[in-house]
Amino acid sequence: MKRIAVLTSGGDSPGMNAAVRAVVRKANFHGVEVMGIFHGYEGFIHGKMELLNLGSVGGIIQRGGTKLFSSRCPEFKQNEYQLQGLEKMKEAGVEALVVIGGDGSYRGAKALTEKGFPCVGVPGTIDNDIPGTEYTIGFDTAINTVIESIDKIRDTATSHENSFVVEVMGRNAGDIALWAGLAAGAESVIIPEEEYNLDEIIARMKQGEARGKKHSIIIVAEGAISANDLAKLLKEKAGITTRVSVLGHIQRGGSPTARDRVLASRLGAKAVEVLLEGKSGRAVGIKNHQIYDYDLDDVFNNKHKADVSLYTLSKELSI
Ligand SMILES: Nc1ncnc2c1ncn2[C@@H]1O[C@H](COP(=O)(O)OP(=O)(O)OP(=O)(O)O)[C@@H](O)[C@H]1O
Ligand SMILES: O=P(O)(O)OC[C@H]1O[C@](O)(CO)[C@@H](O)[C@@H]1O
Ligand SMILES: [Mg+2]
Repeated sequence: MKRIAVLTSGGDSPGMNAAVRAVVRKANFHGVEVMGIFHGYEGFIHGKMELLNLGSVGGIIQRGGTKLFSSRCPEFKQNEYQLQGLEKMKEAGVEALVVIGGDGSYRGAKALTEKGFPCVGVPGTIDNDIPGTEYTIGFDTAINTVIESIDKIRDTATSHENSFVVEVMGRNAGDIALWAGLAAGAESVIIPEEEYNLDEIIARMKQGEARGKKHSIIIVAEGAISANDLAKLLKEKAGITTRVSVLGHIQRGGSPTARDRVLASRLGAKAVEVLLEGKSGRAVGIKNHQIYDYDLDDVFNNKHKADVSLYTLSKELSI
């Protein structure tokens, strides 16, 4: 194998740059060239790419976002655009592709693999929702951003004796809400994977109040209910007034934590190894501290599960 390509796709995540750097440097170490494709699958379709070398990925390990830019490119679901992109790769002598992104991006990798073009998926998403890997690149940074924000919210909540509903990202997955909830000591956490009980949330708030607690923080994952809707329900059902804070895209930015940089470096390098071993249609992940590769189909045939024990523990510790 003489030349491969790398792209970042879907929502960006802190550590994507570190993963790109690892792909380029590991490949170069083995004498393989790497083309960086810009704007995810959009760039793949139009052949927007340039040769990356050791120097061009210097100074990015600490930067959030992605040097290669990202996109959501709905056209790429269509056969004709995939074929158009493959033609561009052929013209540029690109023999294989590393896709850094979330579950949607992996579907693009799968489609290309089925057309005989070797692909490996690297989990880059703050959502931590890719089956087969315990952690995705960017998740650790995102939850640290969230707890930093919630700590600040708690300062003002305590001073003014106000309760807050804080909305965090996670369309289908509650990992950000769950981990941040436990780490920031939120009084209640609502995630898409578990049915929530409004009466129980109200009872927990009242229970806190009864022992002199003048504020509560409730974290909701956006995929479960919006913070504004929950605030309305609390008002209507129990007369409880809350302030609402929607953290939004701040969660996707920032310099990656050490954990994300190390994970990205290990996974990016592993993806190159997998391609050099002649494998295709694989994903790389981490399980029990070990980096490994597995069939891309395992991502689609399994559903990401939230760790319900964290949910239970969070309830036990924050009353
Ligand atoms: N079924 C599919 N076939 C081919 N390409 C796809 C498919 N689904 C998604 N893609 C491509 O992957 C891109 C990214 O997917 P998506 O928007 O779901 O984000 P993601 O990779 O899951 O990341 P995140 O959820 O973290 O934002 C899409 O815009 C599209 O270009
Ligand atoms: O605003 P955008 O770019 O569509 O992204 C929002 C979505 O992307 C994610 O952050 C994942 O990257 C989701 O949690 C969120 O719903
Ligand atoms: Mg996704």
